[in-house]
Amino acid sequence: MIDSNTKHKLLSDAPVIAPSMLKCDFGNLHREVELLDATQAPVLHWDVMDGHFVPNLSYGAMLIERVRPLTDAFFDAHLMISNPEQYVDDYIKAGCDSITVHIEALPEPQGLLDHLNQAGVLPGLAVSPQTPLEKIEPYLDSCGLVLVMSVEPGFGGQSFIKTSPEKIRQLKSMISADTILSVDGGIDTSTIGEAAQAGANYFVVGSAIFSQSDYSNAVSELARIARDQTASLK
Ligand SMILES: O=C(CO)[C@@H](O)[C@H](O)COP(=O)(O)O
Repeated sequence: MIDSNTKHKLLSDAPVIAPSMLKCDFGNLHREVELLDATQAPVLHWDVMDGHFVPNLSYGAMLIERVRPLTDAFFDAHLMISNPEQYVDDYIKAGCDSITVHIEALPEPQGLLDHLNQAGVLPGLAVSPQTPLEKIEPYLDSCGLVLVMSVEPGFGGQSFIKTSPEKIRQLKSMISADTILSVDGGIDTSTIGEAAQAGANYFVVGSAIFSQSDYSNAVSELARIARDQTASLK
């Protein structure tokens, strides 16, 4: 079963800013984790890329497992890999709290989502920009988190796709109130507001945090904008 304490703790702090470790300084990984621990972000988002599902390579379960003892942060793994069912146990073993796979990589993910749920890991499904929401609709009740890619997966530093808020809005109307709605790609102080207004409550952010000298300020400012926009909806 999903560890509901973990899930609800994360949700109760919404909106959540999840730093994307793809953009961190890997030469100073320990220090980066310490700096992020000092921010309001309760999460580290791990972008796993295999050079096959996406045209880029990042890191794998071994690195995540080595970082796990350094922090209590929620570990959110985003697997941009082919055949995720072959590797998912490595990420469970590495100590990930949430694992998200792409519907394009695993068109029938029910077995995997059930497996994650039984392992006490929050199950997530991601959709790439060109993929219609109908593809994930049959599985939404089994997801603790759904992730809308607002850039083509594979690289940080891209521009937010302008049609993403409409997709988020549509997805929001399809999920239960306690499902986390994550948006990933091109999120900064100029785009986070429209994503929040559309209904996202979890924001994966790389460049807009790691390009700043003060990560705490960057996270607080992003969270403030998201909170303001969310509050204006009520
Ligand atoms: O998954 C991805 C890219 O595939 C994202 O997590 C980005 O890496 C976020 O980085 P920015 O767009 O915020 O720089």
